[in-house]
Amino acid sequence: MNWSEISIHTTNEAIEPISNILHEAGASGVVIEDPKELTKERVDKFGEIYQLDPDDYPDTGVNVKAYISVNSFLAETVDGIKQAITNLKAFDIDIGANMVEISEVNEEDWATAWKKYYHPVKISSTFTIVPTWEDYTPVSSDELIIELDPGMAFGTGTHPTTVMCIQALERMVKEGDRIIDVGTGSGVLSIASALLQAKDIRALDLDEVAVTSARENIKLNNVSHKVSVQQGNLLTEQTEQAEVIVANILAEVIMLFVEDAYKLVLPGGTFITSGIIQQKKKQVKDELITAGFVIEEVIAMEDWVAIIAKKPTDHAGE
Ligand SMILES: C[S@@+](CC[C@H](N)C(=O)[O-])C[C@H]1O[C@@H](n2cnc3c(N)ncnc32)[C@H](O)[C@@H]1O
Repeated sequence: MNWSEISIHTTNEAIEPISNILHEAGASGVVIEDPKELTKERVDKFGEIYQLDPDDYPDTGVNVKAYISVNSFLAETVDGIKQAITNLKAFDIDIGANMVEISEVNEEDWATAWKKYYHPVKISSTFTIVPTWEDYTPVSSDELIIELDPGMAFGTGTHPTTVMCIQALERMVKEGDRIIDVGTGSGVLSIASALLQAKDIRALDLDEVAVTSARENIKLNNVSHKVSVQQGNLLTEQTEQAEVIVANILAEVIMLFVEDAYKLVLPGGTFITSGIIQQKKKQVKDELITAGFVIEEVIAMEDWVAIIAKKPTDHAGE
């Protein structure tokens, strides 16, 4: 996975609300660079005094930094963050210079740095996502754990669109269901389906890197016997129907295969879509309805929506 660093130069007062905005936008960790830190004496855990580099700190104000995975949603995510920070002014929060800088994080630097910011996250009443290098003890006996090494593919599992898809799967998947996961990325939605007792899961992605990452994560979670990973474009090579199709891809891409999804969902089955920015909600809903789906529910998280659509059981003429 490639990462972008987003750095916001702001005031002390705005640290907390901005950190919340960044967390809600999917950042797994936030770093505060406050020049006050430079004057504190520091001792590391081996007793050595270490010094911070003043060049890393602003002269005034603070930098709030977060790391966000570079994926097809990056532009929308950054726009959403900027807008949410500007909106803080309406609450009389001084956001200072509010200078926002985006930079790519060199992959080698990231290989050692990013693991600090990625920790177990409880993303629903049932599921906790646990990075492979963390020890985690389940809090309750019915908690389901997804172990993930996102590697280079999309999905630390904590993006709002992924979280909404998992929550929708929790509600819609029944034991023994067949599932098609379009745009599987790290394989997270297929793993969640397998843990929810679905039995025959097809994880599809166009990107070879995602296919490799999904295979590794599926093996890691001991669900290879239930999930097959295939490289391919949307649903073009699929012929077998399924009770549930889930797709977390941009709205523009979803709209390309709504009709194929309708053919492949069994009557009474469900099509879960996300990756839909609020502004595109109506367009996607209209496409789903035109194809024959009935909208069961629209879930929203920050700027994103997920739509749960049902294929009616009584569709005369088919
Ligand atoms: C936003 S990620 C979602 C990953 C994962 N399902 C999740 O929810 O975290 C979208 C994925 O769709 C894949 N994708 C994009 N266009 C596709 C296409 N035409 N056919 C199949 N997969 C595609 C991308 O490679 C990417 O892995």
